[in-house]
Amino acid sequence: MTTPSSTPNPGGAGSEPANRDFVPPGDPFDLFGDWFALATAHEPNDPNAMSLATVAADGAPSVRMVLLKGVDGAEAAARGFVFYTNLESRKGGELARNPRAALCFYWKSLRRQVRVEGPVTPVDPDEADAYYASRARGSRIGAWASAQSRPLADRPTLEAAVDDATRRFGPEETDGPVPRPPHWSGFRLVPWRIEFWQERPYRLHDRVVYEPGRGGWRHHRLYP
Ligand SMILES: Cc1cc2nc3c(=O)[nH]c(=O)nc-3n(C[C@H](O)[C@H](O)[C@H](O)COP(=O)(O)O)c2cc1C
Ligand SMILES: Cc1ncc(COP(=O)(O)O)c(C=O)c1O
Repeated sequence: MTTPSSTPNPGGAGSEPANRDFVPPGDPFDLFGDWFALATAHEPNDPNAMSLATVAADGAPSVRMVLLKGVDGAEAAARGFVFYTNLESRKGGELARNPRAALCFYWKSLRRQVRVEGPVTPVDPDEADAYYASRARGSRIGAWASAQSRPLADRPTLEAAVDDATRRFGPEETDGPVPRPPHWSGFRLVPWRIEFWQERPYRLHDRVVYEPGRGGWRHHRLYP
C-alpha cells in the first residue's frame, strides 16, 4: 500500500483568507452567496464546479463533477441549485428513476466545503432554452453530437458526429440557430439540508447545518 502525502493540518493551515470563527446568518443562501463570491475571487478556475451524487436503481451511488449554473434568489418560490446535462446520460437516467441528489463543493483556496442535499426537479423548458442559448455555439453543436455516457467506438466517430451536426445547423461563420436538443436540459436541487464546513486548526473544523423549520431555516453545529 502506498500512502499519499497530504498537507499536515498543524495549528493553523495557511489559507487566504484565513478561516476564523463565524456567526452563521439565518439564511443559508446568504452564506452560500458570500462563500461563492470569495471562491470566485480566489479559485484558479471553475469556482462553480461541484460533485453531483445520484443513486442507481440498485441503490449504488455514483458521483461526477458538474457546473453550477444558477442559484435562485429570495424571490423564487423554491430556491435551488441548477445544473445542466444530457437527460439520457447515466446521471440523467438515475435522476429520472430517483429524483434525489447531493452536491458537494470544495474550494481548496479557501479550505471550505459546502454540501447540499435534496429532491431534484427538471427546470422549465423556457429556462433551459435561455441557458442553452447562452452557451458557446461549439458547445451547442457538441450537445447534438454527444450521446453522453454511451460507448464511443473511437474519437473519429465523435468528430464525424460533430461534422454531421455542423452540416445540419450550418458552420460557425453563419452563426445560424442551434436549438436545444430534446435530450439536453437542467435540474434544480431544492435543498432540505445544507452544510457549511471550514477548516480550522488541528482538524477541529467548523460545521454548521441548515434545515428548513417552521417559519424559516434552522441551523445547528456539528462536531468536526
Ligand atoms: C469541472 C467539470 C465540470 C463538468 N460539468 C458538467 C456539466 O455541467 N454537465 C455535464 O453534463 N457534464 C459535466 N462534466 C462532465 C461530467 O463530470 C461527466 O463526465 C458527464 O456528465 C457524464 O456523467 P454520467 O455518465 O455520470 O452521466 C464536467 C466535468 C468536469 C471535470
Ligand atoms: C459535457 C458538459 N456539459 C455541460 C457542461 C456545462 O458547462 P457549459 O454549459 O458552460 O458548457 C460541461 C462543463 O464542463 C460539460 O463538460
